[in-house]
Amino acid sequence: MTQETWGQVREKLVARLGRHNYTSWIEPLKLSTLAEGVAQFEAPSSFIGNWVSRNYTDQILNELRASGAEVSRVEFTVTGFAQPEPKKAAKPAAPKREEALPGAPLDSRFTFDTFVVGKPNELAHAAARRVAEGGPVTFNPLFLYGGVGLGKTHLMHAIAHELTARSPELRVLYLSAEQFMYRFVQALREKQIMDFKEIFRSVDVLMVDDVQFIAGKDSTQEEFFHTFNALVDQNKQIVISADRAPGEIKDLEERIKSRLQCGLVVDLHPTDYELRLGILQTKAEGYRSQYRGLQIASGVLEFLAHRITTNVRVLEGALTRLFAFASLVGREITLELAQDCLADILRASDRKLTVEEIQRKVAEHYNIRLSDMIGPKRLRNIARPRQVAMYLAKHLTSRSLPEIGRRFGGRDHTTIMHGVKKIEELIMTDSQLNDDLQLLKRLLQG
Ligand SMILES: Nc1ncnc2c1ncn2[C@@H]1O[C@H](COP(=O)(O)OP(=O)(O)OP(=O)(O)O)[C@@H](O)[C@H]1O
Repeated sequence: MTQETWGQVREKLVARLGRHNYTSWIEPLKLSTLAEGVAQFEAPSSFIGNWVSRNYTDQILNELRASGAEVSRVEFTVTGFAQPEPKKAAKPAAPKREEALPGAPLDSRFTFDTFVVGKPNELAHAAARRVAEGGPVTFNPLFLYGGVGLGKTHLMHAIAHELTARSPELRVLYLSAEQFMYRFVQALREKQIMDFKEIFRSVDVLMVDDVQFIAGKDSTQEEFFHTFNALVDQNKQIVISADRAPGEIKDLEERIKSRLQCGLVVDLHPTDYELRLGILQTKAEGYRSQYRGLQIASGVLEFLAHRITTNVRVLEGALTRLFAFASLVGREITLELAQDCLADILRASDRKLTVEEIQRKVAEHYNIRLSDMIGPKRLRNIARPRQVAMYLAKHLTSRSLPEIGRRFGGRDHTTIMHGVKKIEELIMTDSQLNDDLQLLKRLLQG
């Protein structure tokens, strides 16, 4: 294998792992030899070598083989080639107060003024406001969680804006958990771990977005835990966000979970119709002044709020596209134009069927109680409808067998598989069952 082929393999790995992972982990590697089925890499630190070996061995092997190399193993040796010259002059012991913090930039649009409050997010908003007022720390950390695109980052940026507007001298550090890890690895690589610790422990407010990212990343979790404790001990405010509650983050150390649960844990619920409409009205207001003269027919925003239920980001994207398109063709935004221009988004946002809805409809159809659907009874007049519901859940939703099993009173995935198979067999011979299934599918899919 030549360095040129390794170059091509690297390009494939960019596509496979994403630019960020690639830059953090693969780019620093050098292929030194490939002989007797072993690809030998030089890694700048044992941390990177171990990491890649633990997380990316399969991908590297697959891509090497795809490019024609005969390889069965990858190995890493540590050379430290990417490390900078050792520092001669002693570094200042503590970071200077005016030194720039290694945070992520804040989006100037994400303020409390532009955040629309509704029932699903009022608690999170109130808690964020409370933290943004500054003053004595009342709950530590503030832990915000919720699904994709529901405003976690927006609220965190709003807190940071407000705090620095009120007290410009405050050292507020906002960054994503991924950036935290990246800075940590960089500090390890450059042998500046003491500086890293000092900087992170010298802030007044630390905000870490998407903390679920550090789950399963042992050294980063360890460092995060110590940073967290040091700041709490000094009574400094910490704000964390994640896509789920602390207890539900898999592969996060127990001691971190319990730390995260110590303060105030609030969730951003999925949006409801009123909140979506409120957000659309606010954004449309902004666009109207930007695209002067552009008219929007009544009922269009209501239609979008009703149909696009996924998340706020998608909602915003739809409105942006709609205004841009209408201004391009110089037409009023009508319902028709919206349906045309947003056909793909509308299709993708079509309501997703849940296992619970299937269970309810099937129970109604066979006139049994919903609780029996989930319960342990094995009588045939209950077991059969239950299997029908399992079959429909498998075929009409994207849930896995274990997930379906959990929704059927914690049954094992093999039980679900058995139920699905049973119905698949019966369909061949039982025309009544066939009719039932057709009817139920029509009812469920609208
Ligand atoms: N209540 C709201 N009012 C106004 N804009 C909102 C609201 N909620 C979300 N948004 C907007 O929706 C977009 C997505 O929000 P944000 O990036 O904060 O989501 P998130 O919860 O952090 O998502 P992710 O988990 O993907 O990081 C942003 O442009 C944000 O301004």
